[in-house]
Amino acid sequence: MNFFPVNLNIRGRTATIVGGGGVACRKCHALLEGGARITIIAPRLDPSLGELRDQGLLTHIQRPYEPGDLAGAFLVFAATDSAAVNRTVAEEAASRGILVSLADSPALGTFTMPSVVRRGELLIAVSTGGKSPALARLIREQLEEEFGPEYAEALAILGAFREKLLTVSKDTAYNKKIFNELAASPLLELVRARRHDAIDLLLTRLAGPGFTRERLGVEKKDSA
Ligand SMILES: C[C@@]1(CC(=O)O)c2cc3[nH]c(cc4nc(cc5[nH]c(cc(n2)[C@H]1CCC(=O)O)[C@@](C)(CC(=O)O)[C@@H]5CCC(=O)O)C(CC(=O)O)=C4CCC(=O)O)c(CCC(=O)O)c3CC(=O)O
Ligand SMILES: NC(=O)C1=CN([C@@H]2O[C@H](COP(=O)(O)OP(=O)(O)OC[C@H]3O[C@@H](n4cnc5c(N)ncnc54)[C@H](O)[C@@H]3O)[C@@H](O)[C@H]2O)C=CC1
Repeated sequence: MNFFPVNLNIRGRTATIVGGGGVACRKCHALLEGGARITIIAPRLDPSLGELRDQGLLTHIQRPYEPGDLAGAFLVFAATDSAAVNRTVAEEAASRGILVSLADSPALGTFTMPSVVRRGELLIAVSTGGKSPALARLIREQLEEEFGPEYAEALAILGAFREKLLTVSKDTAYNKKIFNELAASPLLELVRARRHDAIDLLLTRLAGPGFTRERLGVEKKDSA
C-alpha cells in the first residue's frame, strides 16, 4: 500500500473510537498528544481508558455502536474485536466522508497510524504500509536512540530564529542562505554540550546582535 503522508491538525476536533480495548487505548494516547476531543463508544472500557475518562480526557458512551454514532466526527477508529462491527463502522464513515482506520483490516480504511518519535515539534513517523507493525516499533526505538532531547531545544531555536529573520529581512535568497548555514552548523552539538554562550555567538554572527537566545525568547541557563 503506497500511503500518502500528511500531518493533521486535530486540535479541538472530535475523534470517535469504536471499541475500548488495548488498541483503542494506544490510539487514544496519540490523539491526546494532538489535542483531539475523544469520544469512545464501547460496552467495556480498559482500566487505563477508564482512568482517562475519570480525568475528563475523554467521553465514554457505554453501549455497543449504533448507526448514526459517527455524526460530527473528524476522524474515526473502528477498533472493536469484531471484524463485522468494524466494517459497519467503516461503511458509515465512508458514507459521511470521514477518514477511518480499521484496527483489523487496514486496506478497508482510509488511513493507518504510524509509529512516532516526538522531540518538541520534531515529529518522525514510521509506517510499514501495514506489513509489519513490529518492525515499525523497532525502527521507532532505534530512532529514539539517535534523536535525543537536544533536537527539541535546537528546533525551538531554529524556529524562533527563522520567525524573527523572516520579519526583519524580506530578502528570500539571503534568508535561505542563512537558514541553510544555521541548519548545517554545529548548533546541535552546542545544545548537547549546553554551550549557550557559543550558541549566542553563532546566532549573532549569522544574523546580527538581535538574535541571541534571550532576544529570541528561547533562553536556557548555562549548566554549572
Ligand atoms: C495497519 C495498522 C492499522 C492501525 O492500527 O493504524 C496496524 C494493524 C495491526 N497491528 C497488529 C499488531 C501489532 N501492532 C503493534 C503496534 C503498533 N501498531 C501500529 C500501527 C498499525 N497497526 C497500522 C500499521 C502501521 C504500519 O504500517 O507499520 C503502531 C505503529 C501505531 C499505533 O498503533 O498507534 C503501533 C506501534 C507503536 C509503537 O510502539 O511505536 C504491535 C507491536 C507491539 O504491540 O509491540 C503488534 C504485534 C506485532 C505485529 O503483529 O507486528 C495487527 C495484528 C493483530 C493480530 O495479530 O490479530 C494488525 C492488524 C493487521 O495487520 O491486519
Ligand atoms: N491495529 C493494531 O495495532 C492492532 C490491531 N488488533 C486488532 O484490533 C482488534 C481489537 O484489539 P484489542 O483492542 O486488543 O481488543 P479488546 O478485546 O481488548 O477490545 C475490544 C473492545 O471492543 C469493544 N466492542 C466489542 N463489540 C463492540 C461493539 N459492537 N460496539 C462498540 N464496541 C465494541 C469491547 O467492549 C472492547 O472494549 C483485535 O481484534 C485485532 O483484530 C490487535 C492488535 C494490534
